[in-house]
Amino acid sequence: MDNARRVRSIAAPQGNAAMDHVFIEGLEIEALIGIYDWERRVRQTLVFDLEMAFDNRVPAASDDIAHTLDYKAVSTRIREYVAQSGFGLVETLAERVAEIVLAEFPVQRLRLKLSKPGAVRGARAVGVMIERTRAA
Ligand SMILES: Nc1nc2c(c(=O)[nH]1)N=C([C@H](O)[C@@H](O)CO)CN2
Repeated sequence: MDNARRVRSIAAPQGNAAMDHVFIEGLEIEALIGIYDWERRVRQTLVFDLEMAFDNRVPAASDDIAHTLDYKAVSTRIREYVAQSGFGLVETLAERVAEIVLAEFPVQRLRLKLSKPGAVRGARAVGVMIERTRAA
């Protein structure tokens, strides 16, 4: 059986069934972020974790990087955007990054966690987690 037939012969998840993901964990980027005066003058480290729904059976069958959701390409694009951003709220930045990933990569649905380590005394990190789906 050729690769394409083998891929088609594996049942795809239906409805809300579990799906494959490509993930990025602990992507650290220095950025201007925050609502206080001092935060407008210094860069702070932000940490991104992403889970992106993607059918990994096709690249698994071809062993071809061109068929993947390339986590390096996604990471590079996020770094490029975040490094030049300057929002007040982590909510705004998380939303913009989610929009970019859904618009520019073959991702149907994603979960994104944006952490701001050391922003609150006594907490290892604070931040937001969002889940977004590409508009039909
Ligand atoms: N939900 C949020 N709460 C807070 C934010 C934020 O972006 N979203 N930001 C701050 C300050 O910038 C803080 O990080 C400085 O320590 C406070 N609360």
